[in-house]
Amino acid sequence: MTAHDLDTFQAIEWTGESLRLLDQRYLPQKEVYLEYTDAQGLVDAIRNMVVRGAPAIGITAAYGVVLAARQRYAEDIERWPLLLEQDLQALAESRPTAVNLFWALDNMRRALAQTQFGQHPDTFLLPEAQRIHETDLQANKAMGDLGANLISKHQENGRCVMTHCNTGALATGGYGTALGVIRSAWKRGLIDRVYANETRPWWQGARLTAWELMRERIPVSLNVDSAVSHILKTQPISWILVGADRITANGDVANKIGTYNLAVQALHHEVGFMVVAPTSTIDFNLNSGEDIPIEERSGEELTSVLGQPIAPEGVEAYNPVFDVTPAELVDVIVTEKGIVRRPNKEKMARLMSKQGLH
Ligand SMILES: CSC[C@H]1O[C@H](OP(=O)(O)O)[C@H](O)[C@@H]1O
Repeated sequence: MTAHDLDTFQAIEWTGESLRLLDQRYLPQKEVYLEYTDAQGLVDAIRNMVVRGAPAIGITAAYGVVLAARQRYAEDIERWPLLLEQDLQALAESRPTAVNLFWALDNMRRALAQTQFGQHPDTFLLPEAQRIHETDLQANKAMGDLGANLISKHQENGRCVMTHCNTGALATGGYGTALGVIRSAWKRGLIDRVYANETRPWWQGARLTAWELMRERIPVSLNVDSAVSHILKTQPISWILVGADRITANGDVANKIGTYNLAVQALHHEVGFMVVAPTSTIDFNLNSGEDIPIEERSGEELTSVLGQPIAPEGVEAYNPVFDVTPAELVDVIVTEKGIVRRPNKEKMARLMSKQGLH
């Protein structure tokens, strides 16, 4: 892969027999690909963050259903749809916050319902998984254009942007959500530099976003999460761009821990706050962010770094890995169906009623 191939680079590859995943736990030191042939392997891959990022885990789960269905079909040619239920359940329990996972599984269930008695599971399930994968890439390209349209050449505050976590090709079917907008804006000559928050405790910003941007030669400065206010005050930043794991009917946004802080800081410093996510991230079944299940991960992610303890042995650690930014702090949500400025329930409903890729 060359630096410029990252535009089309994909961390998830369907081989026909298996799903190949770039193991994100080892980046940037090592580029290791793992090959999965069963759903349980993919449940573990999602849970242990071999693959991460809301759209990427949805795509992975969809292929997981295909692999599970093939296995169940080989076990029992008649009862395989019934046996598949436990695999769908296991995939749904892999991570709780990103709704794309459940959205993808619902789509796979609908494809399953179309399958006639005696038909091979590939008939409807494989095309549906491939459609989910392909439409995510298309959605990201569309959002890249729509989001870049909001960034003008002569921004009042300056030509730099800030981002949090990793929302790039690694986190999606390719190109990226917030990082896709940054890619498109860079190509159009609208930005000079990206400030990437390191994103403790899993370091998605330091390890993954910096890696993606450097490979494309987009100027990036890595900073500690606690430097944000200082940077917004002293550097020429016009926009903070983030992704999302779940957006509720009123426009509240669950995203990587620290996003809520950023939105508050953006308001104080009069910097734009842009959320970029496909409509597969919008959960219209939930009225507000208060209803979103927030994943808590092991305290060990806080108490040690690369296997080295950095806190007193036995200290209790609290590790919620997402937070919810209230809609009123969001300047604009960019989706593949269009943008919503100052989101609220009515505007979100109008957006969802539009026809689109998903
Ligand atoms: C393109 S959405 C990426 C999304 O995923 C992140 O979470 P994680 O790394 O824990 O899967 C984060 O919230 C990002 O915004």
